[in-house]
Amino acid sequence: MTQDELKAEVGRAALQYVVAGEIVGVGTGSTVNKFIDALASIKDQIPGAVSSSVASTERLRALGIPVLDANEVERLAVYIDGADEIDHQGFMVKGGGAALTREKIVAALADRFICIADASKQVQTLGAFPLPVEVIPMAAAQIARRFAAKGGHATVRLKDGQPLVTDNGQHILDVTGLAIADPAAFESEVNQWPGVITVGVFAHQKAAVCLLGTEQGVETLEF
Ligand SMILES: O=C(CO)[C@H](O)[C@H](O)COP(=O)(O)O
Repeated sequence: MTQDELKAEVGRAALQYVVAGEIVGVGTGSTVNKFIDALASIKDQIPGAVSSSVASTERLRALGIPVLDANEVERLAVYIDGADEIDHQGFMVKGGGAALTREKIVAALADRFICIADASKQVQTLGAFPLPVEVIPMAAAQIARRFAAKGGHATVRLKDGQPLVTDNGQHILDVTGLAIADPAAFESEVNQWPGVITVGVFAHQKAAVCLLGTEQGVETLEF
């Protein structure tokens, strides 16, 4: 099976976690796009979605699924999103699609984070995937030096030769060379650094369930 087919399978499997009559939180990325496509088939059962990016909002609306502002919603039953890495405790690295800040905000509204991913995303220790960190541009160099002191190497993510600008008007640092042994402590520490908007470690908003696409079918991991 191709990676695309595995993503489509977990996208469809995630429908079982959507609660009829409840607004659903929607992440960002190629796996979530498959979920959004599947969600369209049951759109009459839900009032709408809260979205984590401009890209997901556009896709949801194009398929006739109403998108609500996060400020209009106090609580979501579930938030469904992909990951760049997920470990055996449900801790994740996210932000490969540069949407990590809004993803964390929407995830924080939800009772449960349902991660959808193909099996290549499962890791023993977080850190092999370059860690995305959304930063205020004027702080980028000092934050890069702080990562260097931890053995990491941070580079500003580029798009068409220029720093990528996020949906929030900020920049992304991608940090290689880290082995994140204690994700919760790491997330808390980096969050304190001036100029950091969001670090792409999701330990405080970890997955409750991961639907993992494997050659043998969709595996359900509960944390
Ligand atoms: O965090 C994300 C976007 O910011 C995505 O969830 C993550 O990058 C996985 O994406 P994909 O499903 O395309 O592999």
